[in-house]
Amino acid sequence: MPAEEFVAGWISGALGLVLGHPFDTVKVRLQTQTTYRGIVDCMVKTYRHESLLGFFKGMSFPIASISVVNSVLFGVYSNALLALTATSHQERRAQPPSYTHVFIAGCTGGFLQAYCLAPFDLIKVRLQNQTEPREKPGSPPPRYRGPVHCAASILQAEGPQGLFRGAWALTLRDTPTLGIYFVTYEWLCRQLTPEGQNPSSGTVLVAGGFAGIISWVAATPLDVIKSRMQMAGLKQRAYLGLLDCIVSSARQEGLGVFFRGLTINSARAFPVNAITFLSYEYLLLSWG
Ligand SMILES: C[N+](C)(C)CCCC[C@H](N)C(=O)O
Repeated sequence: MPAEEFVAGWISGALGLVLGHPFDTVKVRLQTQTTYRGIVDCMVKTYRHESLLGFFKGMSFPIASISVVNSVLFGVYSNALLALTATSHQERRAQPPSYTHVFIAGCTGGFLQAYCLAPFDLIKVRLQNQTEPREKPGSPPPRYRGPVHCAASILQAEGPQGLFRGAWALTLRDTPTLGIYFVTYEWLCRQLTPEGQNPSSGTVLVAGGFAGIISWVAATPLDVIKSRMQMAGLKQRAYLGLLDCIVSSARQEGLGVFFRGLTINSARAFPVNAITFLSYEYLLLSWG
């Protein structure tokens, strides 16, 4: 099983993550808290209370963990395509796989990465939602002191299944939408590249960026539900399950709730995925 794809996925995932983290913090806060009037309001309040550092809360942890998960996505995707079409990464430009194969390989990668992602994503979301300012003498300390403390507290209070809160919503979110992600990327690359040539850097950036946006548009309704289920158990709301979370969110806040964070998600998705695909393709090319 070729392993370079895993390593390239890891590095490119880390680069994308750093670029996208400030957007991600605003998104998580908008989706799970009701104190903000919109993106700008959330950015201003975060900056006032927590300074620029507020946007980077909980970033070291995703870099160490979620970038590894990205390696599962790209590694499984590429190896699934190899199994389906018997072409390696290098041969695929000359013998392009069918979109059905790309979709199936993307869904397989998405499904497998979702389970690896679940506990890390849960911890990320819980840390991002701590809005207390940086330590001031006399103010109460935040509930979680950091990722390890957060994981230990969840384990202690809710047991190992607590770490997989929202995992179902995450799997449903990621399986089809990562199929869409790779199909969009491939389709755009092929549209913008003359026959028989490799896509240019500009093409890879644009195709990666739009793959990110389109897959996030499709993923946003389940992303909202996923984040809410991850926060439940901590405070006010407890849901009976996925369906209960969908129904009660829609009843209380209207159908618009399913598109919370869509704008910020799309704004984040373009640069993150442009850089992810560019560095992934570049690394694989330079390793031959
Ligand atoms: C499929 N879905 C849209 C949910 C996720 C796509 C993930 C792609 C990239 N790691 C990112 O963070 O944007």
